Amino acid sequence: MVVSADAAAANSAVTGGPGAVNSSLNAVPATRRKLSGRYALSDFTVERTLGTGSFGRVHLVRSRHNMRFYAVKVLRKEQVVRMKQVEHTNSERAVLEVVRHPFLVNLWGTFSDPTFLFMVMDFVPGGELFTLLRKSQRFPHPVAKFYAAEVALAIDYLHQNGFVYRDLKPENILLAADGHLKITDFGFAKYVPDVTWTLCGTPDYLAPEIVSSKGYNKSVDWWALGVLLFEMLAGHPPFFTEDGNPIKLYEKIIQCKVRYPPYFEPAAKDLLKNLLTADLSKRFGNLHRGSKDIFGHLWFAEVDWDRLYRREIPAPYLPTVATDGDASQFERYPENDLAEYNMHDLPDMYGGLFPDF
Ligand SMILES: Nc1ncnc2c1ncn2[C@@H]1O[C@H](COP(=O)(O)OP(=O)(O)OP(=O)(O)O)[C@@H](O)[C@H]1O
Repeated sequence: MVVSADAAAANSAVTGGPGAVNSSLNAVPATRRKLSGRYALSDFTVERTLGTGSFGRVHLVRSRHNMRFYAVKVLRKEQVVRMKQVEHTNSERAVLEVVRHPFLVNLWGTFSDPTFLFMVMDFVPGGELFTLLRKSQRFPHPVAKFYAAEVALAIDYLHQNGFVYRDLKPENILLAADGHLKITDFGFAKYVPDVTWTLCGTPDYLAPEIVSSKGYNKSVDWWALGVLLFEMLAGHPPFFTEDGNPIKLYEKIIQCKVRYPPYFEPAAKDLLKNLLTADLSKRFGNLHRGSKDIFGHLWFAEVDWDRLYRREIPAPYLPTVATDGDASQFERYPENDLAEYNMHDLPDMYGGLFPDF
């Protein structure tokens, strides 16, 4: 099923009550919590691959103890080191250890063997928002509003706790069985109390200040929210090149000229203009009112943020999930040889680099 205008109309999306965000709900502080347990791969049966990324793959697994399903992200230490991602990987674990939010994936624990790092997370069965968006071509305004609003709450929560996310894109947004969002992949998330300089993220979603190698802060996530919202409404990102040439793409991002399709609602366009601005002294989320400029924007006027946070607003689309471990919403990937895991006789060349796993 794809999201159609009918589905959107049948569900009045995020409407509910007066649109003031109750910041106390979203302000639950992230505290270091003891991850539920030390695990080993022998605690699970590995079912299949759910996704692959630059540094490893994510498996659907089933606990031999409680029979529940989880997603285990596996990273090859040598590859992480070679691609200079040691700090990012440790940061991913550190951020996931402390955050808890209805729209962020939950980390249960981590472990390692001499060759690999493992992260045990909730299995989010509804597939990637990316897949739904490509099948739907584009989302009707109420549907895009629902997803953008849930993402905005999650991003605001991370920022309130001093974290910047830095990799917002539809591939990293998964749908839970009830259709609500879960953001995954904290590979670039980091504690940034002030300014950082690292060039990371995904080309289409990079803010101008990252592209031009300036120091940047949390405002890059609000820019990326603008890119995401535009892509949901238009079916393509605001900045792209036909030939995929990144240099041309970065020029377009810096010039920041956006062509808004005529069917964009005026209020949506206004919000987007305030997010997709290279001028940091004008970008919403980065002004003295902070995220209130976004939550209080006219386009979100009908959003009942408290009910949204509590997942009480029915989602516009329910993924087809037949049973608990149903992974049919995920593409198939060639499976790897599981015998390479748990080779405890091998030397651990990089163990000291990942002390918390
Ligand atoms: N908790 C989860 N439940 C279900 N599927 C998941 C989960 N986490 C990740 N996936 C799937 O695995 C894919 C890869 O995961 P992830 O993005 O964390 O890996 P990565 O190596 O950091 O990828 P990238 O190269 O895109 O940064 C995701 O796009 C998603 O399809």
